[in-house]
Amino acid sequence: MKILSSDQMYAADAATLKNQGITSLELMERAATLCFNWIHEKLKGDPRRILVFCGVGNNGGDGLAIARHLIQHGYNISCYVLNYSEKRSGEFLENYNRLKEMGEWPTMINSSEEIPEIDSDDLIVDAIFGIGLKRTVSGFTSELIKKINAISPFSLAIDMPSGLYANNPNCEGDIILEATHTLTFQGPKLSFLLPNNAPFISSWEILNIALDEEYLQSIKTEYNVVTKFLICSIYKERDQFSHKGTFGHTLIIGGSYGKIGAAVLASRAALKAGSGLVSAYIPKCGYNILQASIPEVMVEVDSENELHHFNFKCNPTVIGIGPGIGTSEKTTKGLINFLKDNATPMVVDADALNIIALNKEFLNSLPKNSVLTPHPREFERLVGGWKNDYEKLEKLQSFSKEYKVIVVLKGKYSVIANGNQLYFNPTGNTALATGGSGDVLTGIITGLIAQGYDTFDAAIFGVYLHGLSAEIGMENLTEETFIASDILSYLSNAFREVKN
Ligand SMILES: NC(=O)C1=CN([C@@H]2O[C@H](COP(=O)(O)OP(=O)(O)OC[C@H]3O[C@@H](n4cnc5c(N)ncnc54)[C@H](OP(=O)(O)O)[C@@H]3O)[C@@H](O)[C@H]2O)[C@@H](O)CC1
Ligand SMILES: Nc1ncnc2c1ncn2[C@@H]1O[C@H](COP(=O)(O)OP(=O)(O)O)[C@@H](O)[C@H]1O
Ligand SMILES: [K+]
Repeated sequence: MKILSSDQMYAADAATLKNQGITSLELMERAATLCFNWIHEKLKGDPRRILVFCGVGNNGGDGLAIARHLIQHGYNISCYVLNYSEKRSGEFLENYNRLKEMGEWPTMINSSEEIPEIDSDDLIVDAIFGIGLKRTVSGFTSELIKKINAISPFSLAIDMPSGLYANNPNCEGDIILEATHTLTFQGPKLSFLLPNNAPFISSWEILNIALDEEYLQSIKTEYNVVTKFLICSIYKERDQFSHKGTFGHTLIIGGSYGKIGAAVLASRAALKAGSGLVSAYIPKCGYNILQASIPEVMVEVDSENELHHFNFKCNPTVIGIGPGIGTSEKTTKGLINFLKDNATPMVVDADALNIIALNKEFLNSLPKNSVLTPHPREFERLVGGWKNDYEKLEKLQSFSKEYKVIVVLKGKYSVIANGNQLYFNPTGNTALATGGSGDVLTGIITGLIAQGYDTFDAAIFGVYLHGLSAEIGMENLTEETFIASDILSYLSNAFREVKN
């Protein structure tokens, strides 16, 4: 699914009016009716007080139309217009007149003194600003937002939490509604997916206002959300005559004394993701541990307690490298020497990334289309810091382009980058915030590449399956009790969801 900027949304709105032969007012009515239906379904006639706050643009127009439906269905509502500007959009005025004709005059707010009392049991509908916000919110409008944030009633944002920009960084200190839930039209805005905005956009859902499909298809964007539809198109059915050789040979290079578990988790994950064969190359001290915990994996060993020589004998299709290796001098030297000669595609994680970050010249030695899976701290070590989440995305794009690698920047919405193309993954939950879950991801992506998935597809598919397993796991476990090896207990269910 494409993530559209405000300008692209306006263009898609315009194309929809033309191609569907409808007016802007009708499109607004479509949007507002979906919002009303959502509220009505949840409240089912609940007599609680609903305060609808409207701006004077089209987001305000939505608010007025929602207020009209709520009044018609007997809800206990008070409707306010924030009179921050003389300007009014045409659709705002039309909806204002419709309310007036019903004998319902919205209350104008012209100053901070006119902001009404708000109770924590009220439902707030925020229709002040949507995608048209261009500058910092100030004056009594920002006072109102501050007041709502302080009292913290249930606030339902229409299209966007007011004060948040759709696709640009906000300024330090901007006042933004900390919305309880957001109903957004057509698709998520880029700002919803960025960690700095977490306080404002804790949960959101899409209302499909049926914009012109053909026009949407034609829009070019660098920003996308991974969907089940995309994943189903990536998934490859297995040929019935295939054998273990068909599905490749994964080599996991990982572990050090005290961190052999990282290699165990990654190796098991590669197997469970469907790699035909899996070998592990680990320090000698991990030999018995690995053989005893996963008999299906073949093991080759390096020196006693840490990796040093990197002189394995097997001939893998793909290598997953880094989980648990540490950053000792010997391992650093060994890894650097190994990188100089290695041409086998790799998935590079954890301390392998940290070692490369201190020896950046070796980034150029990575085989093309290798996958790097940093969490934000590891990414920071590779590229230096960033001013804000938008700059972080730019750095992600240029890094991926410069070194011709796929980068998975892990987080709540992990971002998979292939040059300028960014895919945000929607699956997963805080159950994954547990030691070892990154090692499992490395194993899954490596195992998918081994069996023939294109590297970018494998990264997208692997991240999606990893998150989906954690979601399915919540049917039996909780976010607290779920641990990294549980991801693999639910991986079959995740695959099954994709195959169905
Ligand atoms: N057919 C459609 O297009 C559909 C649109 N839909 C809805 O329209 C929304 C977009 O509407 P929009 O473009 O009117 O922008 P909106 O978010 O209401 O804000 C603009 C107003 O705010 C003003 N303003 C801006 N910044 C300001 C500030 N800091 N302080 C004070 N004022 C400020 C700005 O004034 P100006 O900058 O022009 O001076 C203008 O008056 C969209 O999110 C969705 O909800 C849906 O109904 C689906 C169909
Ligand atoms: N709140 C969250 N929501 C979704 N996914 C998460 C969340 N927290 C962590 N994850 C995922 O869990 C994994 C953690 O990886 P990483 O930080 O490398 O862990 P470790 O080093 O312990 O193995 C990543 O794939 C990340 O996207
Ligand atoms: K809003």
